[in-house]
Amino acid sequence: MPASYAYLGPEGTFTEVALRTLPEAATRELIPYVSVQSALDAVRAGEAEAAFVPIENSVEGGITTTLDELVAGEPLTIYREVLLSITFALLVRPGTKLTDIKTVSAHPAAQPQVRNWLRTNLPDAVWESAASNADAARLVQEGRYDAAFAGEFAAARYGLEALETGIHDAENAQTRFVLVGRPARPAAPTGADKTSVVLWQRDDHPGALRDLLGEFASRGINLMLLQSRPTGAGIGNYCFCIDAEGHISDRRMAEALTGLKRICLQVRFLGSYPRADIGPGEARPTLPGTSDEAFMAAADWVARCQDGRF
Ligand SMILES: O=C(O)C(=O)Cc1ccccc1
Repeated sequence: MPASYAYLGPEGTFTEVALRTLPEAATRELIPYVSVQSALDAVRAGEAEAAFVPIENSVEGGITTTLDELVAGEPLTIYREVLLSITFALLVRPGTKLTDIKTVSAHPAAQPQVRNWLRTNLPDAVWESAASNADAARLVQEGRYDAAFAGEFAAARYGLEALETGIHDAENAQTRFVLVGRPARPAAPTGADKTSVVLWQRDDHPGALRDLLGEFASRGINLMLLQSRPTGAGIGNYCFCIDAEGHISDRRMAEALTGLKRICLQVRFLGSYPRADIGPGEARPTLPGTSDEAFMAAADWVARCQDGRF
């Protein structure tokens, strides 16, 4: 197994900064890829042990390229997540003034975080999407665009200077990144975990989504993300990407997934992994009657009833 992690590159992405916060990254070779797809394909092809990619943004929601890759194709599993607070710098070739800027570039997920700033400061600049924020910086260095929104730390790497720093339309904007690998046994529960799944409805009927969500609700499981993605099979056909609080080894989660497996056309398990927003053991108490002990005591009672010992 290659001791390397693929990540959304090139060098100087927020993704790279977030990846370097993981202790295990220090013992791996970190290899930049030009896109989320190519980083994930490197894992599928066995060229990399895991890939590190952005998946969700507190301003815009899911990063759809990543979600769609996890929904389709050869199954992959989320091992870890990282949260990073994001503010942008406007990077330009040395000497460029604000009035010189006709084109600006960044990853599409950056746009909703800098839209108001652009409207006020560069209302006529043309937006050009790039494969990542660091790639936008690289394209500015090459002279393709006049300015890039990227991390201030990318300036030195691409010989650029920051004309403005701390750009962020929304306070406390965070991006969530995940370390994704081939299917493997989930890491042991930490007492603050998250489980990600993709659900496909069996049929279309009133309350179909409520039925799916009910499997979580009735077992006291809180949801942290619900994002529908088109299945590609026509208008109105969606699957649902869900993050739920808890670990698949929790009885309530195992039972919720059992229920979903029975009623859904298809369920894809994307992993159980430690939450990055709180520390180990810090998850809120669950609703009364949804602890492992409550599930075991209830199952024991049913067994005794079946046995005539009630
Ligand atoms: O990691 C990067 O630099 C990216 O291009 C992805 C991204 C896009 C927007 C906010 C954070 C990360």
